Amino acid sequence: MSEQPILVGVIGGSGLYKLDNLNFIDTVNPETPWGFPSSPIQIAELPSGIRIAFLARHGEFHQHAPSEVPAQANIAALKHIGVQAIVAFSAVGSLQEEIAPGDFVIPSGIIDRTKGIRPSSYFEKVGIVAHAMFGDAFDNNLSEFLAPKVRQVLEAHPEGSVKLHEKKTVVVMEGPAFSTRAESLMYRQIGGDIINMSTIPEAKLAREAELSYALICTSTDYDAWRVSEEPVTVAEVVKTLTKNANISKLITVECLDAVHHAVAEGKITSAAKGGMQYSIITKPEAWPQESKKKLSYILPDYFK
Ligand SMILES: CSC[C@H]1O[C@H](OP(=O)(O)O)[C@H](O)[C@@H]1O
Ligand SMILES: Nc1ncnc2[nH]cnc12
Repeated sequence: MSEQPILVGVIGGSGLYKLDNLNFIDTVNPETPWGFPSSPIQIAELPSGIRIAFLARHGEFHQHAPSEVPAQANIAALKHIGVQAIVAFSAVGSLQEEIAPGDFVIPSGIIDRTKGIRPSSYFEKVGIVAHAMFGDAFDNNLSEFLAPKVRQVLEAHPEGSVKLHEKKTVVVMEGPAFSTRAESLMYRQIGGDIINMSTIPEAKLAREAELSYALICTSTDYDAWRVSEEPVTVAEVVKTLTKNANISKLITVECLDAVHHAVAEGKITSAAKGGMQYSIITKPEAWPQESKKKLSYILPDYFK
């Protein structure tokens, strides 16, 4: 394993399966109490020598369906190797006219429309109950730190300026089929701006593991609400995926040094950090020994 601290983890979504623009250092594949992550974790070096961790959410070959992504293992593995902040990428559909395919979005809100079939907490079936604070679903400090840096990269893009939208709401649906036109219209009415199938439970688990978590979305289509267009298909999504993935790689090179330093210097203080001690409601004398051992993998300060 790497001698240097790896403070920043990147989760790549559809189209972003490798950071082949960075210097490859090592691969680690930790078996967590929740199993193996979606893909081995790639340790890569930025031009400055700073090291980051990269994990492909759907696996290197996109073999994990959104409902089957081992999100508990993914977040646990990143936390266990020392990561403190996660910058996740996601390909999303647009629910608003002004968010065009090819645009980037850093959301601030989530509407959970998954169906409760994904394990979405580390505090399930362990005899220890915890209710994490999730009003602000992303780490606003990290999102606001990233936004101007991402904007700079997008505006300087050699093929022309790419638009960045901020403070939007992402609807997370179960999938794997895309939404019906009626559902898509409803998501607009309830306040959705963009839609994907992956941010729940990832963001919730990151909060429970006390990690800073921000999402950079790349818009690929107008979903199904727009009557003037055919409903979204994978072929349409794939059209913009490669260009979006290349820009995402550029963002990692240009922005993550600053995130690493800010985390190291305590300038990005996650709202999540220290929060779980106030979220656990079960009395310590009733914590099962085996559960303490399991949870110590992600929260060693509380469970010994
Ligand atoms: C390939 S279209 C649907 C698929 O794309 C998004 O994946 P990710 O969030 O990992 O980039 C969406 O959530 C669906 O899983
Ligand atoms: N329209 C859409 N719905 C859900 N997830 C998506 N990912 C990309 N486009 C999407």
